[in-house]
Amino acid sequence: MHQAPILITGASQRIGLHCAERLLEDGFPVIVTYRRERDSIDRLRTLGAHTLKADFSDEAGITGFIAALRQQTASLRAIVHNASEWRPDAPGQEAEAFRQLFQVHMLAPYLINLHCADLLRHGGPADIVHIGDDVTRKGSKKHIAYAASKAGLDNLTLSFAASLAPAIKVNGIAPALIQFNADDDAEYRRKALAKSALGIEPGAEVIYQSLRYLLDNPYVTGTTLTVNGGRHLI
Ligand SMILES: NC(=O)C1=CN([C@@H]2O[C@H](COP(=O)(O)OP(=O)(O)OC[C@H]3O[C@@H](n4cnc5c(N)ncnc54)[C@H](OP(=O)(O)O)[C@@H]3O)[C@@H](O)[C@H]2O)C=CC1
Ligand SMILES: Nc1nc2c(c(=O)[nH]1)N=C([C@H](O)[C@@H](O)CO)CN2
Repeated sequence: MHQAPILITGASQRIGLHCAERLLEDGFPVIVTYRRERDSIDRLRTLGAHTLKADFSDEAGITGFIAALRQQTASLRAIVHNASEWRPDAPGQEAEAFRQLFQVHMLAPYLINLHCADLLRHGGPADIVHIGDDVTRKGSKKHIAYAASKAGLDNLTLSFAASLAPAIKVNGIAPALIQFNADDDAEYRRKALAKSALGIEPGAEVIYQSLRYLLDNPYVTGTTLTVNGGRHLI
């Protein structure tokens, strides 16, 4: 059994939920954040996870979470910044959308890393992992604000890796299509699958495998793992 818990933000569904369940299965204590009560959060509690309600949509929500986290635990094995909103650029809501994406993808990881890095300084292996997006490689015509905020997250990986070494490793994972959303129609799915050399919807396990590689490897920091099925080859 591992000692200090791993924090995963936004773990009530999909990739975050899968990684939380797999970490618990592999004997890691886990703390997760969520925004609203759901069966999945109850299931994680049953599996032994500690759950903290947190909305990173504004600074108060982020700083309130930091205070709650520090009440919950005196040490952490890792921090996984998974919480994310995927929203297209919407006419009339440009500035609000940009602010929301900046808050969740950049301000939350920035403030949590700054104010909780000390919880990782316990002498043992310690990691911060930012879940980004392969789209930062070339931008996005329809998700301009989203891609920009994820590109900022990529840069936080470099700065925090330099700043927190050697005690804490800081890395990123840049997925492309991992898991469709329920409302993705057949045409959207066909086009999305055609954008990668491997042409599959791999599912969340490939992100868990990438997370474990980063947690288990003592000699990787300042790196972002591309998990994109070879999109860059098309
Ligand atoms: N799925 C994919 O194919 C891809 C995913 N990624 C990245 O991988 C990660 C996981 O993806 P996926 O599982 O699809 O993510 P989701 O879109 O399912 O979102 C994950 C969680 O983020 C939480 N969240 C959203 N906004 C906020 C906020 N303002 N404050 C706190 N929590 C928030 C939500 O919590 P709640 O439900 O409790 O409201 C949600 O459960 C993300 O960072 C994503 O950008 C990158 C490329 C492809
Ligand atoms: N927070 C999220 N980010 C992203 C999602 C998602 O569902 N939630 N999905 C994608 C897509 O898979 C895209 O990569 C291709 O369709 C990107 N980011």
